[in-house]
Amino acid sequence: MGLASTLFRRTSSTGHYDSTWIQYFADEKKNHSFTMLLNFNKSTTMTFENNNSPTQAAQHNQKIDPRNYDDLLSVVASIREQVGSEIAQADIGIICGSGLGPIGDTVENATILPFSKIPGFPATHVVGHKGNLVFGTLGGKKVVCLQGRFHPYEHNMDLALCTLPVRVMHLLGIKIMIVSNAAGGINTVLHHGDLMLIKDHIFLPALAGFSPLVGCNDPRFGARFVSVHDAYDKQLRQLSIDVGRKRGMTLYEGVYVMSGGPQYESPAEVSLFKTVGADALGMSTCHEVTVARQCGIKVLGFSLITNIANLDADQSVEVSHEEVLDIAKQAGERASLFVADIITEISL
Ligand SMILES: O=P(O)(O)O[C@H]1O[C@H](CO)[C@@H](O)[C@H]1O
Ligand code: HPA
Repeated sequence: MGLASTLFRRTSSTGHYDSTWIQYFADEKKNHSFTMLLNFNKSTTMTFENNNSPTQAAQHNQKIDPRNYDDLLSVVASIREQVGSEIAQADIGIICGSGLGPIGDTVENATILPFSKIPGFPATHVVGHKGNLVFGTLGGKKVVCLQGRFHPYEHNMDLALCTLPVRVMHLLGIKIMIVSNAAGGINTVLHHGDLMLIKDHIFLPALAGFSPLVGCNDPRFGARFVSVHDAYDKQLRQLSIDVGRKRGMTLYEGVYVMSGGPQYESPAEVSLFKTVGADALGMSTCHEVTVARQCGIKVLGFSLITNIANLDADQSVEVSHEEVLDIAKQAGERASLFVADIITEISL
């Protein structure tokens, strides 16, 4: 506890902390260097500034098969045990990509569980993805927020593993999933900082056999053959357009294409995507949406345009994750407030 006490600052006289959490932080500090800010307000919200050390080790030994329903029930049981059954339930799940990171920090009455404490959850390696499960309320609804996602390129294209959190959120009770990503704009109407409502997607890895639904299918999760004709819920899209209009926001609707990454796409590849009807591109989201639809979860998706994808090799510019994070930082807060407004308007 001595080490821990040098790691936090109590910012409110009404704040309190749980000794097991602080012990956990202290253990982490022994092995890795990371920045931490504990912010104690009246609901005892704790915020990690960076919880994604590449060397972060899981705090459990349990082997989990992400396709096995019973294994996932045990993951959910562990979450309930750690945060309490009352807290470990939600109606709306939110996946924060590099774009909507700030929304996780606005969850009220937040209870935060680091991924490293959840059996079967791998570590997040991508800067900008904190690696926490956050339970609480937003816009008067019970939400669970994934602060950080698993990209297939980080996990040897193991898409079932990368969608484990979606199945876990399903078992925690969510009926609606709001998914967000940072994306490169292909359609010329899109500019840095714009928000694109996802109308449909092109799941490129799945077309080449990398689908989370490949392999053994437990019917308790849903059908073997899933129809994704209506992946992005029409009513939720309309609601978003209405809320956007009230806020005077320009909201584009378009098609998101997921490439495998992690290299950014060449101009010829971007031209190919443009030809087949894509408006924005990234390296995530489609695998999560596919699994959500198998479970019967309604989906609303947003792309925050962080860069303009290159279409011509003679006029191309370098794309960097720093640029992506920089624009996401500038526009993410506004986008997060907008999504919170939408959640307020959703009727369950
Ligand atoms: O999709 P999110 O997680 O927002 O991240 C996007 O940003 C990263 C590239 O800069 C890629 O991981 C891409 O998918
Ligand atoms: N390509 C792929 N993924 C991305 C991009 C991009 O241009 N921008 C943000 N994520």
